[in-house]
Amino acid sequence: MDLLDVTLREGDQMPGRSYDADQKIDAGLVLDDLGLSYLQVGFPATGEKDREVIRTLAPKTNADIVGIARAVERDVELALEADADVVEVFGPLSDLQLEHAIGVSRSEMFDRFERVLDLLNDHGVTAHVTLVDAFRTQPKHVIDAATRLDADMVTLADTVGVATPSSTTEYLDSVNEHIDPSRLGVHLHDDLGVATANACVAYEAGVGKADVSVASLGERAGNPALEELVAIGDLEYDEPFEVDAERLLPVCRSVLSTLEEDVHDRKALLGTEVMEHESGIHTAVMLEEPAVFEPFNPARFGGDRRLLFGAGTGAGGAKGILQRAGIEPTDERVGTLLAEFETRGPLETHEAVSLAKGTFDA
Ligand SMILES: CC(=O)SCCNC(=O)CCNC(=O)[C@H](O)C(C)(C)COP(=O)(O)OP(=O)(O)OC[C@H]1O[C@@H](n2cnc3c(N)ncnc32)[C@H](O)[C@@H]1OP(=O)(O)O
Ligand SMILES: O=C(O)CCC(=O)C(=O)O
Repeated sequence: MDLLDVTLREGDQMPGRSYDADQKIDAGLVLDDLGLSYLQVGFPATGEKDREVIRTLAPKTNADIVGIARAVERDVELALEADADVVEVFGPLSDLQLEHAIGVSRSEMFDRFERVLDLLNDHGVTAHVTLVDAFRTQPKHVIDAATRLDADMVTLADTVGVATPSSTTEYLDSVNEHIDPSRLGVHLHDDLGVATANACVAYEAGVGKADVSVASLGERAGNPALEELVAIGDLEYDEPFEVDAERLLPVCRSVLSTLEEDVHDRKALLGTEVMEHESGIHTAVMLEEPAVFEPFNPARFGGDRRLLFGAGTGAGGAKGILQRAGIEPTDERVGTLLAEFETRGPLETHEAVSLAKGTFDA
């Protein structure tokens, strides 16, 4: 499965955001270090900023630079002028969206797709199609689109984030009987908190591409988190994503800092607290064997484990620290050190060792 990062397009469309061109270019170059297949960095019809970003990044990145366009000739011309490597034309086939978002019949929407795809194919530019609201579209229309439309990749979007792992499985099963899944992509949203899980389901169904974003940046609850999907692939899949997993967290953090975005301290993988441990039962064991209470070695993704010693530390942890300090762990010393931890903690391991040495004059 290829990964397409949408951080710089989806993130930019979040309320109150407007990343400037330099931020998008810098973040795009950093993201490219991960080795992703595609970076979707802008929507050329929205203005010169996104066109400049695409024009600057396309010759410099290993990833293919993707610009999105409505099924409208002018949007596609602007994407061509920006020299995007891939132009991704999006549009709906669901009843609800055809009636209210576009105001045309399904057959007119097909004609619009065909017209702009002809334009792209005449220019020899790689064309992708994204079917907006696909998961609320009858499968027969999606199958029809994937069969009729001359695009390298057809992405099914869960635009409003209503899919769950079981409905995603069911939907993909119903279309996969008729379409080679390696030509399908998924663009998912996290409104129900299961976007990454849905992307895993798509992987298992043989889908060829998933859209992801750093820290889930994107419309409303965002998209499957790049860092989560890459970590899951690295830990679990026989064919992990072709991404430099050891650079994963530093690259994501650098992108967030460039875009001036924050994540919650408890956010999976990226939060500052999620690789910290203070509970006594855990730290006592982890001083000797961290794997007992952690899912993976954080260094595998460029992260750091932090063992903390404070009010939650038990006798086992205090004993372990005394041993590290080269001090005989008598019951009395353990009791004294626990009292010190309670007043001075939380302390990092090296600070706890120094405290033990200072307290017992070692
Ligand atoms: C599902 C998604 O997330 S798609 C990405 C959403 N991103 C954005 O909206 C980015 C910010 N948007 C913008 O800057 C502006 O909305 C623009 C430049 C894209 C378009 O601006 P405008 O042309 O003024 O139109 P507006 O914003 O009202 O969009 C509605 C028009 O787009 C048309 N449209 C919407 N989606 C599509 C589509 N996929 N294919 C063809 N036409 C479409 C509508 O039918 C409507 O056309 P009409 O003006 O002829 O009635
Ligand atoms: O991915 C695209 O090309 C635009 C469509 C989109 O973002 C969505 O349907 O959620």
